[in-house]
Amino acid sequence: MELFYRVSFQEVVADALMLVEERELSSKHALERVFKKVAGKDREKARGLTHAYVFEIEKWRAKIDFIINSVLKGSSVEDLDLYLANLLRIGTFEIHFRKVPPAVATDSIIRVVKERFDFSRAKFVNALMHSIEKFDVEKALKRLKERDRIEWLSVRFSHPRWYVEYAVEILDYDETVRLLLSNNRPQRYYVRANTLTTDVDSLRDYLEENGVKTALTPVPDVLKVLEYRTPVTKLDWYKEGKFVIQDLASAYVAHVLAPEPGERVLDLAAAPGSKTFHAAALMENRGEIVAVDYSYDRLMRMKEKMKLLEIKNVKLVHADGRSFRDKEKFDKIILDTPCSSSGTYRQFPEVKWRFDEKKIKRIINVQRNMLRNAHENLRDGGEMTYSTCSIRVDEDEENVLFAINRVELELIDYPFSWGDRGFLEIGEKVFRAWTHRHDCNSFFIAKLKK
Ligand SMILES: C[S@@+](CC[C@H](N)C(=O)[O-])C[C@H]1O[C@@H](n2cnc3c(N)ncnc32)[C@H](O)[C@@H]1O
Repeated sequence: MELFYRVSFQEVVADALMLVEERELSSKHALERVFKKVAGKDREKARGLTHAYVFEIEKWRAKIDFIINSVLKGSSVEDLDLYLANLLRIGTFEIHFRKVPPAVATDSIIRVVKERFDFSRAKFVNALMHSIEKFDVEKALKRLKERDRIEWLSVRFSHPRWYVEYAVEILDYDETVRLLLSNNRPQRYYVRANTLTTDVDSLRDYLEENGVKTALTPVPDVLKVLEYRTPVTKLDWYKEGKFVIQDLASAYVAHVLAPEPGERVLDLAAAPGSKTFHAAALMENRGEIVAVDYSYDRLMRMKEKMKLLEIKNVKLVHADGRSFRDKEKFDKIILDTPCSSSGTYRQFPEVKWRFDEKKIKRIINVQRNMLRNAHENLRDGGEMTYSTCSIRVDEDEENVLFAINRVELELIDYPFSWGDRGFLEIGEKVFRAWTHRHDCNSFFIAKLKK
């Protein structure tokens, strides 16, 4: 592929993988950054292919690393220089997943190693690539399955071990396999009509006319995309803000909260804004939403999107949701906390590798402090939703129990119109969606009252 002088496709992919890992960017944002520097006649083709590589390498990283670690014998890919490790991941992915001829795959990365490192490192990588090529993955997986079933599931379906252990404990073994399989399937898209400028029936007709087949969903303003000729993001109505892409379960939150025109609403972790925008639409742009987030960049992106969606009743505030206070209390609060994102693996495979137990404990602490602060901001009789895109009981039901027992919030027995119920003694009163059961992100919602 012809990109600009001296940049090979493998280097572009490796640069994007570095941004995903070191800066914790999503594949999409990493690509935006990397492609700012890329020119050449094959740029657009390279961009699509790079996205596919980064997405698939992140999705299959445990299996790819299993192959590399097996040939490294004793040491681990984690001990290598990160750039070198990512080049090896690209080479392994090409040979074992894309069936690129091994000589071609090896040659492409050796060239980069020679240029970026030195001759001895190139020799080392060359030898490793030969062993990777010869490695019998199926045989090794069979042996692993006999030795350690959880580890086998983790490698075979490329998920963190802690996630597999967790899922087996709260679901069961067979259902965990279904969940892992469905996390690895292609993302399902949902579109939400921006009811400030259109309605769901007109949107459905428009999409149909433009070759997009949709189905109705249990969420009234949301359509499930079944088939399309051109990606929906290329359509005029998307560019004009008449609809947004929003996951089904995420779009249920605003309906559960049901903010009314004229009310004062607080969103304590608002960016990139899906739920704030949805609440603004349900409020018909009347009343006020104060949208707080810790990330300035994400708030700025929200600002842009608000213009497009013709949203006029949102005030953006750069602040910490654990301590933010306003002059007046709020009628309603959306608390969609930062979490382990363990319900979003199908959409963002890179998040699989970002959390461990220690980091999750820290985030639970943030969630609890935000719950405390939400209580302080809510007026007596006010209502709020607590939601996460996590499958974990400690981030979900246990935090709701914390809110009941330690923050003096009351759990409302809300008549959820779809989804499953949850775990523990409050299980019947909370909402859960699962990727393998509901074809959307795994998600949790509870409705609380002061
Ligand atoms: C799950 S996302 C929110 C998604 C958003 N509600 C939506 O629907 O588009 C969590 C957000 O919490 C923000 N965040 C993390 N820690 C925070 C804190 N201490 N205070 C406020 N926001 C925080 C992150 O920047 C991130 O934008």
